[in-house]
Amino acid sequence: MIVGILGCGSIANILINELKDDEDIKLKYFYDNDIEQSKKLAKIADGIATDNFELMVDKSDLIIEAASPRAVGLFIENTLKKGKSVVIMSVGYLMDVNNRKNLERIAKKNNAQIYLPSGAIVGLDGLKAASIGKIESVTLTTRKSPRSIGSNGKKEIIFDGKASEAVKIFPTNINVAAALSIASNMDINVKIIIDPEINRNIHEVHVKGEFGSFTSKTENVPSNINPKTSVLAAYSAVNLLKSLNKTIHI
Ligand SMILES: NC(=O)C1=CN([C@@H]2O[C@H](COP(=O)(O)OP(=O)(O)OC[C@H]3O[C@@H](n4cnc5c(N)ncnc54)[C@H](OP(=O)(O)O)[C@@H]3O)[C@@H](O)[C@H]2O)C=CC1
Ligand SMILES: O=C([O-])CC(=O)C(=O)O
Repeated sequence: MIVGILGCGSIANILINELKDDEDIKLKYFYDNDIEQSKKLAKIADGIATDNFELMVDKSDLIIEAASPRAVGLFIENTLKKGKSVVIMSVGYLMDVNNRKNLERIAKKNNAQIYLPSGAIVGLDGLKAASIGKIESVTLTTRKSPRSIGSNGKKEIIFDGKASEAVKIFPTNINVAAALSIASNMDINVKIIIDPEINRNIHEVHVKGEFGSFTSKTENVPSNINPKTSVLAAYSAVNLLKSLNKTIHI
């Protein structure tokens, strides 16, 4: 499978590292705002940097978006129109029902798939299963260090509200809230706390419903390139790519 990457930052770096010896998945094309970034990663991956996104789509079997919600809006519709499947990391873009329905319609029409990796969170599998029954509440509490959130603050709650609002205010920090919302078909409750005493990106999820209840807590090591992003998010994309070729799906 020939893969093109949109966005050559921390997630792309980890993907290259984890997939460099993979026999089935070849990360070949690299596109970014900054061609120097694309060239840097293309060199490491023995791939091709391009400033022509359309060309990258034409030459690839699948595109991974690892850039920003804005990039999803700019590039993914045309990718799907060409019948190419996509992996979207910036899930926050899909929090808007119109955006989600539009991409879903285009994907269906062109026989393409939209894959959303589990990202920096655990428990999405359980939440999806639980959602077969009635869900009463889903709450996410995210704690990040000032460095990860991009502020120099003291310990404080900087957001308390719905996921749909959180993704607008923190578009590259709380995609996990969108993933939980899409999985449960609810606009979930989100609290974001800056905590100078931690060096992990911590996501705690509480779910209550007909099935009972569960709590999951993910204490993520941040990427050393972009501390907002957790290493697990990139690993989840690697796992998703590898699963496409598997016969037993777990
Ligand atoms: N689903 C999940 O659980 C998670 C999702 N994410 C999301 O994944 C995405 C990638 O994360 P990460 O790799 O850490 O981000 P980085 O900022 O490290 O890298 C993103 C790269 O993409 C480039 N880029 C952004 N917008 C565009 C655009 N419109 N066109 C071309 N290039 C663009 C950036 O350039 P520039 O710097 O110039 O903007 C940057 O070089 C982010 O949106 C992030 O929020 C992250 C963690 C968890
Ligand atoms: O990586 C993380 O811990 C979470 C994150 O940035 C996001 O959901 O956008």
